[in-house]
Amino acid sequence: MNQPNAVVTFTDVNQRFGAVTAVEELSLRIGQGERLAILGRTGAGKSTLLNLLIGNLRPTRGTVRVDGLDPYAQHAELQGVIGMAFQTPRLLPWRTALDNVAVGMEILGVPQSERLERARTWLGKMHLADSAGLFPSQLSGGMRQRVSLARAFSIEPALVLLDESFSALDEVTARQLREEFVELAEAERKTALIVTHNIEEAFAISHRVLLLGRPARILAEYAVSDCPAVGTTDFGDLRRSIHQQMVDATRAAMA
Ligand SMILES: Nc1ncnc2c1ncn2[C@@H]1O[C@H](COP(=O)(O)OP(=O)(O)OP(=O)(O)O)[C@@H](O)[C@H]1O
Repeated sequence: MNQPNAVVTFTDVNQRFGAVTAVEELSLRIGQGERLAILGRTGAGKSTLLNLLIGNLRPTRGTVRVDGLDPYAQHAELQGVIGMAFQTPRLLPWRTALDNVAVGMEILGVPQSERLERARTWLGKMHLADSAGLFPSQLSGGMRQRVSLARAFSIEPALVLLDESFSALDEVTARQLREEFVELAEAERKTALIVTHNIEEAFAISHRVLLLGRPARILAEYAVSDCPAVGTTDFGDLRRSIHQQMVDATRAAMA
């Protein structure tokens, strides 16, 4: 079941927390260069899936692999394999934008001159070349999130994870950052997993969308080519149908 070109595989994964089943019989794979969005309402188990991927949790049953490695048992080998950007940018306030980008490479032991050069390159790609010397408090929310994305990409990871990375931004900024993310991901042929509760976002930045029920199991899967109006804010019937499935799954889980 571990296909050779898959960067991520979940095979029959169950995750229980005491009496709570957070993930139920979940199998998925993300191929090299693919961007997969996981869409689900609150409590659907999205964070649990991320925690399984980064090795914070060992699955109760089943297997998780990232680049062929077990993230729980081989945590150290996976350092540098995953780049992550969160809902809040998590920047160090006492470091400049440049040094905040460099911090990921610093942890991985990249020599100083190389990491500063790479940090500059990535800030440039995120249109922040002129802001390299500014501190987080001097940056807008969108700029901070750009620094966070530059940090995630600069370690040259095999897999980029976005966890609600654009949901704290105003819609105009969020849309711009989504476009920039897609451009970078395409240019680098990056494999990515995008966790979001935003239907438009899921379709705008991925190749494939998995709709999660509660507990996390796949309710539906969409190729983005199924979506008739990617890039607009209204997909009409498809959007309504996905929304209804999310509502029904949440109600069923709470019943
Ligand atoms: N460490 C834990 N201990 C006990 N229960 C947990 C733990 N982590 C998650 N859960 C439960 O597992 C289920 C899934 O939670 P999870 O946080 O993964 O959902 P989510 O989709 O990320 O939600 P949100 O969008 O609100 O962040 C919930 O019922 C939650 O209460």
